[in-house]
Amino acid sequence: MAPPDDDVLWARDVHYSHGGSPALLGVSLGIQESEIVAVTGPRGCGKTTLLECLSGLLVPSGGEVWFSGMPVHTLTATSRERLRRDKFGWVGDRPHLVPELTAWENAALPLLLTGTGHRAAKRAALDWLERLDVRDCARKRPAALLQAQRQRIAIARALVHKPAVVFADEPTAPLHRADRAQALRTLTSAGRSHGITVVLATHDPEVATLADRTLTLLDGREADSTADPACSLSA
Ligand SMILES: Nc1ncnc2c1ncn2[C@@H]1O[C@H](COP(=O)(O)OP(=O)(O)OP(=O)(O)O)[C@@H](O)[C@H]1O
Repeated sequence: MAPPDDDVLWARDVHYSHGGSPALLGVSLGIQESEIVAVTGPRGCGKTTLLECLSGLLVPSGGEVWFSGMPVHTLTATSRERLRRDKFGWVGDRPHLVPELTAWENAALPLLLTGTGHRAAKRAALDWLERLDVRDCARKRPAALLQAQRQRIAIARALVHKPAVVFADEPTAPLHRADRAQALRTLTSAGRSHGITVVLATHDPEVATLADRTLTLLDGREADSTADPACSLSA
């Protein structure tokens, strides 16, 4: 079956097992361009595994994953790596920055790796650091920064190349409560203003309220799906 034209991400009957232990037991979904979708559910229900399958980090053991008409589940490892680098951004629950690079160099990496000139890459990185309120950290290396500052830099890195999709797996986990709203707003409003689709795994119901739609997983299966058309976000 081919995915609908207007779905940027589409998955059908996705199964995945970690070394024989089942994590996804047939998840199907369609996500449209610019949509912000929260994937929620209790610990261990398969949120991270689903994001990893959708982003091509893992290849499902069964089912299909399509991105913009491209069958991700059939791509070679090299093509999936290129797809992730060029079209996707990833924010994890811990900021994995390159320790030898400064904050702005870390944020600019996706641009530098795809051949954008040094000056333009720096300008774009500084722009995102500014929006995330860590512009004054630009010249510091990760070891000199707080975990919350590092996470903001990781968010800037996920957005800097204006990817088609940002996958965010518990992105506010390392942030203090007061910092969470701003980081999330930046992520979601960047999604809306740049037409970036955001897939957000969280078990925080407050975070999920920022999404257009929630997909709830339970034991590797979809438990419920709700739409919230009244939800709106502004920068
Ligand atoms: N690398 C792994 N090796 C073995 N089992 C794994 C591995 N990663 C995940 N699992 C198992 O797969 C299931 C789904 O895990 P997953 O991390 O996708 O869930 P999650 O909803 O993201 O959990 P959490 O909210 O704790 O991050 C769980 O039972 C987990 O223990």
